[in-house]
Amino acid sequence: MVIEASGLSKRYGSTVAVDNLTFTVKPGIVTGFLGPNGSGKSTTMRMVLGLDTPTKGTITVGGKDYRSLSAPVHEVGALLDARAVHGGRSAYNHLLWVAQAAGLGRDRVEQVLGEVGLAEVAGKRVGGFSLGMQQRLGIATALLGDPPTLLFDEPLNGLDPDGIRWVRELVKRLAAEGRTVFVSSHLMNEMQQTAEHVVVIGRGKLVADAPIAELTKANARSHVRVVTPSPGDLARALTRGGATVSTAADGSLVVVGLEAARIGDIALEQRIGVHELTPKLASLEAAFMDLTHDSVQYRATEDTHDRAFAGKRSDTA
Ligand SMILES: Nc1ncnc2c1ncn2[C@@H]1O[C@H](COP(=O)(O)OP(=O)(O)OP(=O)(O)O)[C@@H](O)[C@H]1O
Repeated sequence: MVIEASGLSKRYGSTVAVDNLTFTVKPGIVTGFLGPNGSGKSTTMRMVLGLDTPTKGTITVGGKDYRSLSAPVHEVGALLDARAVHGGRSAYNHLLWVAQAAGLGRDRVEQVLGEVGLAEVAGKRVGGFSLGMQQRLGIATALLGDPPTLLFDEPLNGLDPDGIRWVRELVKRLAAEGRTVFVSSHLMNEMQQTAEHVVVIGRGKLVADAPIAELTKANARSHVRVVTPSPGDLARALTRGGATVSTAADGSLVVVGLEAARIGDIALEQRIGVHELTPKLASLEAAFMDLTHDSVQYRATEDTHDRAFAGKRSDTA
């Protein structure tokens, strides 16, 4: 089922949380929903589920308003806030409670517990769960009704690297099964490995709606890192060859506009030694930084800026 937002807006008093969003989320691929903290991702997801009412515009699932779906648990599954579960209940009882309300039995509860790797702790109180385990339980709840449409709001929060890998594989598998999978995150590099398509927002406004590959190509330039004992000579030769060359802090050359193979050929023609020749791909994080540069809410200091992006720029190069 397709999720379709059209002129979607939400205002809380004087805050415009979502501002005239129009986009479509298609089945069969993972669509990432990216934006800095406070950009309106959760508000948009809540509106998909009818938990918030748009001030203007519409957001529908399979052409219908969520509230008019006859069997919502079987149509749309969602993980919104993993900590919202009653802490005194066991994982099993929480799932059973949701399952029974939806006309599902114990066998389905056991199936999803196995699927998310919580079978062994199913009898334990949710209050004692780590955030990562709570995320798994939230995902199990979303999967209960075997819905063709799934929304995951920041499913990677609180997960260790194994957990992150697990969620990544899971959402890819769900999409490969033909489902519509919409995953929000502010972790750009993780999204690059997970989503095929991304919808990017900043301050509630649509900033980009494109395949990831297109976005990184258009908004962040790839370059080649070159280490050579004759940087001046090689830089001049590469510039003549059409490249733009700059020098990095460690003395290596940063070459934009020529492929690594061509750079190697030019160095050979000039009889210049090359000790390293490394193509660096543009990352989604770099593209995202470029795109949302003007729309980041918390840019007062470097510190809050880093927090807003959970920013790790070392691998953006
Ligand atoms: N119930 C509410 N009442 C008032 N303002 C709200 C409410 N919910 C969200 N907002 C505001 O709307 C804006 C968007 O918030 P939202 O939670 O949707 O962003 P987000 O992209 O999901 O961010 P985060 O990743 O931090 O959750 C923020 O400025 C937020 O303070």
